[in-house]
Amino acid sequence: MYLEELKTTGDFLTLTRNNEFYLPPERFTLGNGTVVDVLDTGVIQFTPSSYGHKDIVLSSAVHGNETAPIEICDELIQAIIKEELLLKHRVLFIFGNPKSINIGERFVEENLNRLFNGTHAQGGVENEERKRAANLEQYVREFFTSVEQGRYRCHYDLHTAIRGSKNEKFAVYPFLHGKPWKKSQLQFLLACGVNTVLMMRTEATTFSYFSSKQFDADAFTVELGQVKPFGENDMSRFAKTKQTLSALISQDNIGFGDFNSSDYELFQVHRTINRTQQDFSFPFSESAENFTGFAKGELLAVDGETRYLAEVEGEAIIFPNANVALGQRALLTVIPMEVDEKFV
Ligand SMILES: O=C(O)CCC(=O)N[C@@H](CCC(=O)O)C(=O)O
Ligand SMILES: [Zn+2]
Repeated sequence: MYLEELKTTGDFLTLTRNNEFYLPPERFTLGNGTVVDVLDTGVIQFTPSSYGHKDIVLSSAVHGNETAPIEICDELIQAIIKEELLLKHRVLFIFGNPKSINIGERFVEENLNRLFNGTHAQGGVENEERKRAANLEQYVREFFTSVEQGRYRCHYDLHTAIRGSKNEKFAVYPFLHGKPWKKSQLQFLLACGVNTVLMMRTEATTFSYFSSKQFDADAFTVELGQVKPFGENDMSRFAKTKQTLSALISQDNIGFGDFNSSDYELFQVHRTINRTQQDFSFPFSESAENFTGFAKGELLAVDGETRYLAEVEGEAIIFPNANVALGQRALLTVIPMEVDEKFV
């Protein structure tokens, strides 16, 4: 029913926003032979007639108010459908939470990025975000496993941060359970304009951890700047990211040149502070940026009776959010690290 318009405009984002919870699956083929599968609202798969060795997932709108990544993916999808961009690899685009895009909020009832890796099925709670997490897991599973084994898999889950950041663009490298971090992934991120990477040290319920753990994909949460409403993003700040994502999906391989460890700022997570009490607060202002460092002994957070003090000199704050649900992460702290033998 919606196909003729989608074929003409390529505007899968509007179609998604007009159908917050469901869109009947449809398939069509572009003049260049690429098969387009609309799998659900916000979920569209492209399969070139003769495809290369990479299976690539690009997700945005896991948080609906993080608009710049949505705009980047919208532009890429339109360029593919209008045959301005010819794909070399299989690609799955996901707009995670359509209703939260429409209301301009991080989520509707529950933070979607805390529901992956099976968490959506725990605790006897039912809501649209839990159903969506289960469905998105299934689309990604099908995408990665419906082709021959041994192919290259990656998933970049694109976000923007609530606060400003001293390092404007940064990526979260999910916990790899002892497997080595990849220099080639740091190089890819650098080409996207992202020179800062945080290494997680524990399991998570995020979309990127799900793809990393379940499918051994090179998967990252990528923070591209600060949250802004539609129309207020300076898209020139995302040009490098869009160009590199475009190259990823339309070229056999991207050449990066030599690896220089001095090009990167790497951090490891020092600890995660969860909000356990109603009475939770930070001593610093709303304008304190991600990566602000604290002196050893300085107050970082107050959770009821518990006062968290910086344990090491320069312990830096990431994603402080006093309004998270009880039991959820209210703050990450990080400390610098170097490229060493644990990188291949
Ligand atoms: O700025 C913030 O407080 C949150 C930005 C954001 O959505 N970050 C992701 C990070 C996911 C990860 O740890 O890989 C999130 O909190 O879900
Ligand atoms: Zn986000």
